[in-house]
Amino acid sequence: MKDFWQTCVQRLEQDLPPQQISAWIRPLVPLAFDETQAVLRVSAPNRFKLDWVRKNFSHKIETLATEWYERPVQVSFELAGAGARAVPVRTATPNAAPAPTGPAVTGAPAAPAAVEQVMHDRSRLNTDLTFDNFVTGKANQLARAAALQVAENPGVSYNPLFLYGGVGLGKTHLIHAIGNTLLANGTGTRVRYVHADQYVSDVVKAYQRKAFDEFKRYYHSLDLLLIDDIQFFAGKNRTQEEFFYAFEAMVAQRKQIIITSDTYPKELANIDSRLISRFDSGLTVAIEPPELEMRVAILLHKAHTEGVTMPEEVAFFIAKHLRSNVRELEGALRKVSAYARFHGREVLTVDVCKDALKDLLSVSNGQITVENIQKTVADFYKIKVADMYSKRRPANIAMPRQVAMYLAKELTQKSLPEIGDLFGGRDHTTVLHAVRKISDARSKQTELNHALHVLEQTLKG
Ligand SMILES: Nc1ncnc2c1ncn2[C@@H]1O[C@H](COP(=O)(O)OP(=O)(O)OP(=O)(O)O)[C@@H](O)[C@H]1O
Repeated sequence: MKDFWQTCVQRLEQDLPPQQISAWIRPLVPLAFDETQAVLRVSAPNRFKLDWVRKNFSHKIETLATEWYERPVQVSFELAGAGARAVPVRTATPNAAPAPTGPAVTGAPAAPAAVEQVMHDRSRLNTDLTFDNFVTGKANQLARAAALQVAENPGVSYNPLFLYGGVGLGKTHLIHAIGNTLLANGTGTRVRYVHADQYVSDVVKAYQRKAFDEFKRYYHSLDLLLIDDIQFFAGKNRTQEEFFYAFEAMVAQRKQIIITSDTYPKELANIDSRLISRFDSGLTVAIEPPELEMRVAILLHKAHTEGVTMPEEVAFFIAKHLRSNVRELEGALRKVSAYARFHGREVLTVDVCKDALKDLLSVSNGQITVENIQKTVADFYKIKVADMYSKRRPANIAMPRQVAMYLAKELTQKSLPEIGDLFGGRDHTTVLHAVRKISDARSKQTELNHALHVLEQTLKG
């Protein structure tokens, strides 16, 4: 048991930064290993640490225990002082002197538990959103790498970090993960997550209470400000002004700011140009919609976490039909597992999914028509729908028309000749040319790529 725990801490030290080891792992005390049940009992010094460790490290510790004892082991965390006497093991340092017996053995003292708890509550962070449970793929690997970099070197690497992308793609998840990582280091960092809407209401409250000084003092004193969905600042001039001051004050003191938005800075409407240029002065990274394999990986990961057995073919079926974002996939998983439970179906099959997701699938399949695409694209580029069929070829019309053809090929089951017909009787080679041209341009031009994402999201509802 002692040997196991020493090895376990050693292995964790290879994976985790030293602050996390001293803040979370060293305070743990192995209590006993129950041979019959294969349960490892470990105590944590307070409720806050217990919850955090259970959420973030139990999987790692269980894997190590399973390896060591050569059978599946479950780790059970309990509050120190509540049960049996501990067999403390202090550290992984090979020649470390044995630790004295007694209650929790802490490493470098982190902030006292009550303070940690308060800091966490004040931060408004959701502890469920971490890097560990953020599935990575081509669509978000840059954003994740930037987020990790900022979490490791706040205030000095990219300031601000500006993350943008369509709805439900993981922007909020990623910024909570950064905040949680910083808080987990236990260095007393003052973190605050705030949705832009909440910030606007804080400004309004400061007005009502004539408390702008207090408002300023609070925001300017943070070490890390995470502000979500900044597009909601549009047209709110006083909010923008206050935010500008907070931004300047924080960046000057090398305090980190992280912003999310549904679009990149220059595309933000009704936001002061001073702010826009500040937003663009650090690092701006997009999160793209996940591709098929990544959607499958996300589904399998979420199913596993929720204890749902999901065969790969079922994950592929759902992922093929639901393409727009991760929130939609989560919703589908919830529906499918509830349906299966309700109907006493233990194994998830494609047929179960078809039944459970009937509504979702018909919407996602049925709604997108070529007419729909033509109208959406025409609105987006502010041209007439009639220009989609006309023979006119000025660039401001030809390009949106090609975009619409590309989307028609991508989002409907229509063949090239059918699409050509619906675009004023054009030849299928014209459609093919448009599809190839836009697909190629999309991979090279960020702005076009973004416009296409917006259009795809709009069309998929
Ligand atoms: N890569 C991922 N791995 C695991 N879960 C993810 C991933 N991306 C998104 N999610 C989950 O999908 C849901 C939606 O993500 P999130 O709220 O972060 O999206 P968002 O980009 O902030 O969207 P919005 O602009 O609507 O606020 C959350 O439950 C989140 O945990």
